[in-house]
Amino acid sequence: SDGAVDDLRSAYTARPDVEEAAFDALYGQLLEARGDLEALLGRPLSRGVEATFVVYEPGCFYRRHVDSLAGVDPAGSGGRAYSFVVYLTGEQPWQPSDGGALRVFCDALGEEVEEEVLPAAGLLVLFDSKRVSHEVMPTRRQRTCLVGWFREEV
Ligand SMILES: O=C(O)CCC(=O)C(=O)O
Ligand SMILES: [Fe+2]
Repeated sequence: SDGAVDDLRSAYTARPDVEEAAFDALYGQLLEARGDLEALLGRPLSRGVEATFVVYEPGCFYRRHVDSLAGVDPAGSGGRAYSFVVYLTGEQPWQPSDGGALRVFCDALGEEVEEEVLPAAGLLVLFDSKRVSHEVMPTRRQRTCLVGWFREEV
């Protein structure tokens, strides 16, 4: 739904104006996180990183969803193993009144909320793509992030 505004998600993808060095640092942070995760899991993940910059303008949201479903299109979204989000929200601290919290549920279907994460510049959030449903509450402030997935080894 890139660029589209629909019932599920209103946000668009864009390549932000970041310096090459910052870009490299971000990529390094992702590879390090993947390495830590592989060590924790005791198994390798795919070498590739699938990622997209996403901008939520004020009023934008992303309703509750999971990023991947078992058995569905293993070459596409079904191959996603772990989701990551890195917030690129600038130096001014995010306030609860800015909205835009990432609400993480305990499981795919239940109502119980595990955690509400406020964006913070450079913060990386990592979760299981198939087990963890989540939603982005409507934001009142521009909210930019890099969203992506570490994929199953094929
Ligand atoms: O922006 C976020 O915090 C999460 C985004 C998300 O859930 C997604 O793009 O799949
Ligand atoms: Fe998601």
